[in-house]
Amino acid sequence: MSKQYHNIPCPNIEDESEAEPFSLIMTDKVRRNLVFDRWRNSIFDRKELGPGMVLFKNYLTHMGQVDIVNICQKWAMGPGGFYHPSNRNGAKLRLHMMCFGRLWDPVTKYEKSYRSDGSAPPPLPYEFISLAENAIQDAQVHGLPSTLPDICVANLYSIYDRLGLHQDCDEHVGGLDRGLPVVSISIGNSAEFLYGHTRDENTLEKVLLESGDVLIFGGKSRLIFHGVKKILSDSGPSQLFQETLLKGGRLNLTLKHH
Ligand SMILES: O=C(O)CCC(=O)C(=O)O
Ligand SMILES: [Fe+2]
Repeated sequence: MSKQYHNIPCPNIEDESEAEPFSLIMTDKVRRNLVFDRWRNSIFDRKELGPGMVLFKNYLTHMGQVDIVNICQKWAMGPGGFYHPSNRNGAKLRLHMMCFGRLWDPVTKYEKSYRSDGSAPPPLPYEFISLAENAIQDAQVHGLPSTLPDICVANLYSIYDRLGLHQDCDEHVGGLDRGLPVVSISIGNSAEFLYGHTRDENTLEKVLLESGDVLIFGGKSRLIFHGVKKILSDSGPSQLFQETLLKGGRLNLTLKHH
């Protein structure tokens, strides 16, 4: 029996490949990688901070950083946008926050799909997924599993803000046990970032996270204690602030699989 295309019988097909469906536009994967080429610097430094913990210095291009600020700004003021979260005791955190992909909040954790005002988080931009996927691949740490994030928590810090020492431990136990990595992106002013395997102040290490840096912590460091001690004023790239009009602080994206 002859084949049919668009319900029109096509007798005598000589070359099967000519009849294969062919898309006019790029596949999702190619599209993701294309965006990523625009976002990743061809040269960046790598610092091993611990087992499963890698810091890429100057990983993101200027264009990538501008794109990220603009993507966040697109959703910032709408439903599900930035708000001023509280902790369990009712005290306000010293930062503003919003989520992409799914909801996480310091009090309700992952329990709710909607915020108290009824809003849901905007979708996780595919560029963010691509960034996390590629950064984990670049880390090439032995035994660090690859993962596709389904949540991004965006924090906006003024120069007076900070974040106390904590663990990112609300995700599924299975993923935590496997050490599925967290990818953390820094944009704007620099942050003094503290981290350590215990809460003990004396054992904490300090590292500067600058605009364009990407920090990965997974594997044995997945449950590392960490926090932001200080934002350094006027320490970010002036061109970024001029182009994006980002309000003087620091933007951090934390991507992970819930
Ligand atoms: O801003 C940062 O560098 C860290 C953010 C963080 O640890 C978090 O949101 O859980
Ligand atoms: Fe964290």
